Amino acid sequence: MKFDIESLSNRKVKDILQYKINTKTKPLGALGTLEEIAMQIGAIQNSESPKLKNPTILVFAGDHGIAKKGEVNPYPQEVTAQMIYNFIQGGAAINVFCQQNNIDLKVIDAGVNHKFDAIPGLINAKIAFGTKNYQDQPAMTAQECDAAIHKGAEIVAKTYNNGCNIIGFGEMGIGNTSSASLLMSHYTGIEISECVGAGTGLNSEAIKQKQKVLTEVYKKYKSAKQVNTLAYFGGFEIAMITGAILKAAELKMTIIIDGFIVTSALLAAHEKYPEVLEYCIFAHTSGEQGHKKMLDFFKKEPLINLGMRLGEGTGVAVAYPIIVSAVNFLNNMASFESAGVSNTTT
Ligand SMILES: Cc1cc2ncn([C@H]3O[C@H](COP(=O)(O)O)[C@@H](O)[C@H]3O)c2cc1C
Ligand SMILES: O=C(O)c1cccnc1
Repeated sequence: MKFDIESLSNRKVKDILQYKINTKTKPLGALGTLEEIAMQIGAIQNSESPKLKNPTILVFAGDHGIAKKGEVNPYPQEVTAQMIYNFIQGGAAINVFCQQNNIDLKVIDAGVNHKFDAIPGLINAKIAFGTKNYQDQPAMTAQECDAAIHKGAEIVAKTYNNGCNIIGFGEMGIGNTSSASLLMSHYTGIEISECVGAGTGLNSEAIKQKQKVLTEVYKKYKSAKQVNTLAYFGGFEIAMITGAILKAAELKMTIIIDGFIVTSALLAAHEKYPEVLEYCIFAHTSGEQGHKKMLDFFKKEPLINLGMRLGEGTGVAVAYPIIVSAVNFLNNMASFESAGVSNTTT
């Protein structure tokens, strides 16, 4: 699937935005990162008065073949489906933070290993009942991977058509920190052992076991020829987020990036379309050890660092009010001229 992502680097509106930011009633640069965010969103929307419309978080869920064995994940695979019901009932962390900040939340079955009845609030985009175990074979076929990318793009296009122009992504999938670590190693070139962390809470011994298992997987992957990396490591939720991110950039939406797993989907998106980064705001630094290194790879500094390591899009939901502040100062603050405040320094 092809995407048409425009670089924002030559947008003329940036000069107007810079002037507007600089003439607000504050010392030059005094709103720090908020000024950068205001500039970025103004450039994305090609507007000196950008608006945030229908903020939405899409949570994609999928299961992972490897997770059935429990060698790399402390929680059992069933938790993925159980958490879907929790999302639908409004009881998960992401529900609480979205409700608090008036963010619309949608949950998508990208490939959970459970048969759901038609449930209001759950979008059925199931590719399969979980991926295959990449210890034995690629997690998915190239066709399944393409289908997932398409689906992610399609769901974002629908969200856009419903009036949304700022979007974040979350995920749920027991075992998906392992896929994210493998993708990270491939796209950043960092040794696989350095990309592996505690996930949902492995102790140091169990982390060593996870490193050993994933090092073997990575070796096998390296010896295979002409493989589709995203298809090889999975999962369905990650591939869907990759398509979702690319479509959002194509539609000139502001994209808020969550933690370790969503950033691994961005790594895959970025490899083919580096301009995608211009549309991304990084919400937070996850406590998952590899995340900081992913962010360093992109040379990006997120908005907050609260030691959160949950996923679901919770970093996005918690950081969102900061983005609202950035747009509000740009639109609502007085200028030196309008307020009659002197802008001369001695
Ligand atoms: C109750 C519960 C809720 C979660 N919400 C997100 N995750 C997070 O943990 C999982 C990845 O970690 P690992 O690779 O170690 O399995 C993903 O589902 C992720 O979204 C959760 C995990 C659990 C147990
Ligand atoms: O940073 C994340 O997204 C994350 C970290 C650990 C477990 N689940 C998600």
